[in-house]
Amino acid sequence: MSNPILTTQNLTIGYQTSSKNVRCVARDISVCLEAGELVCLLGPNGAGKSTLLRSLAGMQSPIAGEVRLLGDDIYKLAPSDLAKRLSLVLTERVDVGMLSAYTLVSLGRHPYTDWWGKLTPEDEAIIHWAIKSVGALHLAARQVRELSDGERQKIMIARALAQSPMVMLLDEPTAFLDLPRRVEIMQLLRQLARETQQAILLSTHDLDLALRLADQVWLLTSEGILQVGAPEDLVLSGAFANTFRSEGVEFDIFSGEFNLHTPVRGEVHIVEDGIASMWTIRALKRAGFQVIKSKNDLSILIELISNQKQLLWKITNSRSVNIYNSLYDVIKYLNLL
Ligand SMILES: Nc1ncnc2c1ncn2[C@@H]1O[C@H](COP(=O)(O)OP(=O)(O)OP(=O)(O)O)[C@@H](O)[C@H]1O
Repeated sequence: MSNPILTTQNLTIGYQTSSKNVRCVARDISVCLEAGELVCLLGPNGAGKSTLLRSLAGMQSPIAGEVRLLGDDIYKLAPSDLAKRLSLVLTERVDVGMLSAYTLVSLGRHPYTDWWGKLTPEDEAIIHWAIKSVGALHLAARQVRELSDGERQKIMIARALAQSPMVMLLDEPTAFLDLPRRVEIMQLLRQLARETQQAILLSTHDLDLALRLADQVWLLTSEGILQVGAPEDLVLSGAFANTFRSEGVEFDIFSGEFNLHTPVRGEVHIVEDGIASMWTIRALKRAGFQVIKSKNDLSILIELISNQKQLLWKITNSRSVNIYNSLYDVIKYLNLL
């Protein structure tokens, strides 16, 4: 059953660049964020992802149209009411001085505390739960300025969680993180969306992770059009390939990966199956060879020979047979043919 939390109607976003001129970034956006869903906002550099997030967070007035949070016009909500319903996590490193991670997370309770910022036992329990939810209890006493990017990102997410919002917006939460940390943060956000029934929208350049984890993708094109659907819908419609098509790079609908256009240097046949063969095929493709999984005596044939000690590649062509013990040497040899 649909449970919309945040909706937009004919939203047009952009900037007033002078008293007469407006720079329109994206137009006519009518979408909704549902409870319990993780939505990834994708698009090329400069498409308008941050502008859209700021507009949805009520930080930037739209050029036209409206944003409603549980039915209320977001731009008319009192700041404290807005803060109880929506939290925004930005990527920029903010200087938080000597704050401990716990104190930073506790600031998320600000909309609920009294004038003095006194925390009740209930506030303390929520702060503890938020830190535990992101797996950061061991970081609670540490100074934020001493944390790594990934650790700090978890604390920023915990702060947003402590706000007990219904919607969480995150601008590139995985920027600057290594691959395992990016996967961890994305999985964490998906799990949080499920468990807390919050709607979570994040912008990212991690196309592969978004394809694997998002319930819905919002794809913002360079022309300012927002296309919405399950990740696979956007792949099948060609929207994904069209949006990210650029010189030298192409989205491969079969593998779901981006491939570099490499001029074809020749054809190679391979007969083995399995993991070593799969990585051999990748190496050959990277080097510009077209790989065919069958035997052909007239062309170059690669066979994998594995024993308990090592893996060998046997290359047979019309003139010679050579054996190598690394893919690096295989490619070097093929490049000379
Ligand atoms: N304050 C501003 N005034 C005028 N134009 C702006 C302003 N901030 C951003 N823009 C322009 O709006 C467009 C969208 O920028 P935005 O930062 O939202 O893109 P983005 O999709 O988040 O990009 P990236 O992936 O590179 O972070 C860009 O053309 C940018 O130059």
